[in-house]
Amino acid sequence: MLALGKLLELTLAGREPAQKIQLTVDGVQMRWLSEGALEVRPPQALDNGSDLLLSSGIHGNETAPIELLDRLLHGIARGEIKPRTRILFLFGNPEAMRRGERYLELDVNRLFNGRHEKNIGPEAMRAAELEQLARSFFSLPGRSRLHYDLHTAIRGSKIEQFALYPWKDGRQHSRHELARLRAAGMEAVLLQNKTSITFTAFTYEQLEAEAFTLELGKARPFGQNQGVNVSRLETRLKQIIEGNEPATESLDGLQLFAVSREVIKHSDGFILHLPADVENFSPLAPGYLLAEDVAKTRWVIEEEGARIIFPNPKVKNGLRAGILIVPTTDVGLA
Ligand SMILES: O=C(O)CCC(=O)N[C@@H](CCC(=O)O)C(=O)O
Ligand SMILES: [Zn+2]
Repeated sequence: MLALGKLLELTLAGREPAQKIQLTVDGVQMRWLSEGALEVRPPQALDNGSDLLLSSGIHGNETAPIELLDRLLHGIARGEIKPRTRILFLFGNPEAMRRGERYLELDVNRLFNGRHEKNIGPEAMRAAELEQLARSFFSLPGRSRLHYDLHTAIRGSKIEQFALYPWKDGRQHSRHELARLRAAGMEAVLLQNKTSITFTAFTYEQLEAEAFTLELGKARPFGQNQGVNVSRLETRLKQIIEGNEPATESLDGLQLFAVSREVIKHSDGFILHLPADVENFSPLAPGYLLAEDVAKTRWVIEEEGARIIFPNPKVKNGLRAGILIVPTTDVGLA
């Protein structure tokens, strides 16, 4: 296998490759760009005009998505997967990956769309670098642009695999992309309705990519991901990469949700009234007191059909401590 196929090993060892550019037997070019960043280019005659950004390790302890990208890269480097798309592979937070932690000082996935400029430290610098790598990758005109940012969650979930779809004023969510996600095994999609500071919000809002955060199961250390079944996603990604994806427009079995409210933690006095082991998508009944904060702020459930995802009272003040979601329909998809 080409040495550049071992991007994960290089990244975990904190090493630069001796050779920055390599060609597979089929003439696919692999180019190391910087730590945890590698571009794959098919031979020009085979290029189908699609650009695909695959990122993982934005949270360093979410290893199943890192292992999935590692397998895809090995397949390409060995000539077993034959790309017809340009691909940018990114491991988001190498130092956190090496330490097996979500982040060191700052959550990288809260530092996009300008937020890194208001912060200092290695993670702010990395977010700026990731924005630059993505901007440069998606700068070629006339090509389709797709970004999947792969994650696993802190807690268990009543719906194991789901996607979050960013929002931009004047842009409609795509039915075609949702069908593609369904075919990749996603069981639900959360349609956002405001701008955000995540990586996919950046590529969606500023780089005109179709962009999704994918949640694939519960976060576990390297080598312990037998319970995270990414086989449908892996098959679909290979098909996208090789340009032989079966056509589908079916949303059958896909549950759609909209954000009702984001619960923001304002102070150290924030209290979340949920058990520590509560699962994502747990239903909450109207009248339930969900959270309390400084100045007698109370979060009481008003919505019918409300559910909670990503509840986390330990986030820094000013950040999202959970999302209240409600079921929605496919009306409004483009
Ligand atoms: O389990 C959790 O609480 C967080 C899992 C995770 O890392 N989720 C992403 C979602 C990003 C998005 O909103 O698109 C995150 O919180 O960064
Ligand atoms: Zn994550």
